[in-house]
Amino acid sequence: MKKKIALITGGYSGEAVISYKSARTIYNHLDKAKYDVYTIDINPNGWYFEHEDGQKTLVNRENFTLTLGAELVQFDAVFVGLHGTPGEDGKLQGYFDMIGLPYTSCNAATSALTFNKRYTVAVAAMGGIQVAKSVHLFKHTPYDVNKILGRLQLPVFVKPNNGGSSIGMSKVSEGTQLAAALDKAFREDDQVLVEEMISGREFTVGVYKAGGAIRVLPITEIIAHNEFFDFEAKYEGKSSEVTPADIDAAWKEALEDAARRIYEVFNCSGVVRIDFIYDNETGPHMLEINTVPGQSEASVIPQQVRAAGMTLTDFYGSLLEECLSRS
Ligand SMILES: Nc1ncnc2c1ncn2[C@@H]1O[C@H](COP(=O)(O)OP(=O)(O)OP(=O)(O)O)[C@@H](O)[C@H]1O
Ligand SMILES: C[C@@H](N)C(=O)O
Ligand SMILES: [Mg+2]
Ligand SMILES: [Mg+2]
Repeated sequence: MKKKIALITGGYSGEAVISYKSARTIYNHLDKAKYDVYTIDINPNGWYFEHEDGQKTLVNRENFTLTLGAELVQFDAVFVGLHGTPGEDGKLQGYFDMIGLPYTSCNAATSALTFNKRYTVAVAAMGGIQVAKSVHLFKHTPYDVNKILGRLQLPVFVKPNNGGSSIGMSKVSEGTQLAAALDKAFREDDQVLVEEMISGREFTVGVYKAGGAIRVLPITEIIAHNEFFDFEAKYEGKSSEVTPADIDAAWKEALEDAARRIYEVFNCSGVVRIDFIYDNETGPHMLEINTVPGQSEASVIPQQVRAAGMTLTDFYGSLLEECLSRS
């Protein structure tokens, strides 16, 4: 009997546009001989399944079922293809736990923790992982730009503390640019992280669990053509991504060990992608963990899966089987 899968997409943040692209890739590659896949769009206007003719059916939020004519569709599992809130920050994970529906991503606590960049670096540092020095700001707590500049060395990165796809981010090299960068980040989130720049080569590492074992995908080096890996570099071709990265065995081992350790420390599930800067002298520094990493045609995880010699169909199938086996 085919399993019924809800592929959730959309979301309530600026990353919704990327979620739709990720869900398209996931949908195209899920094995339809094994799974009946229903794409469910979760956005501020409603949660619904869209029929081929454009008609929409709202999800019953009591138990995440769909009534399609005489049929009641009850899902066996949820494939999370929704970046940002509420699919990557633990909100929907908590809801699915309440109604007993398994899902492919990290659990509610891990998702909530890792979606907060500042709390992520704090916990990672406790686990022995190197991270950048940073200052955490809250919208309604007054801050002094000069004090921030006194505590951190330029250049700094200014980011919405809960966000992704580099939306609302700036690299600040001159103190006079900081106030505008903070305003920009506060337009996306009510918390902002100001982080010292780590100098070095950038790498990103996909890690997943299959058959109960933690596995690391081939590492990707990110070479941004812009000043950093911003939205344009990510999705509009302004970067080169080299998979597997051209690095020696010692760097590969250091990155793989850090990535595996982070996966364990945060008790992750499913596939996550961990971003690093490798400082020539001091080794890998973790920037952040993405618990719902992009799956668009331009995204890194699909490149890493192919470089590992797997098909996306087998890979997405293994994520689903792993989550079904936990339920
Ligand atoms: N402390 C730092 N030092 C050096 N580069 C940084 C730093 N923080 C961020 N960057 C640059 O900015 C990019 C985006 O930062 P980060 O990964 O934290 O944001 P994001 O919006 O969550 O991205 P994603 O699309 O991966 O979710 C990084 O890929 C890197 O190029
Ligand atoms: C989708 C984006 N936050 C990523 O990590 O790929
Ligand atoms: Mg991110
Ligand atoms: Mg990132």
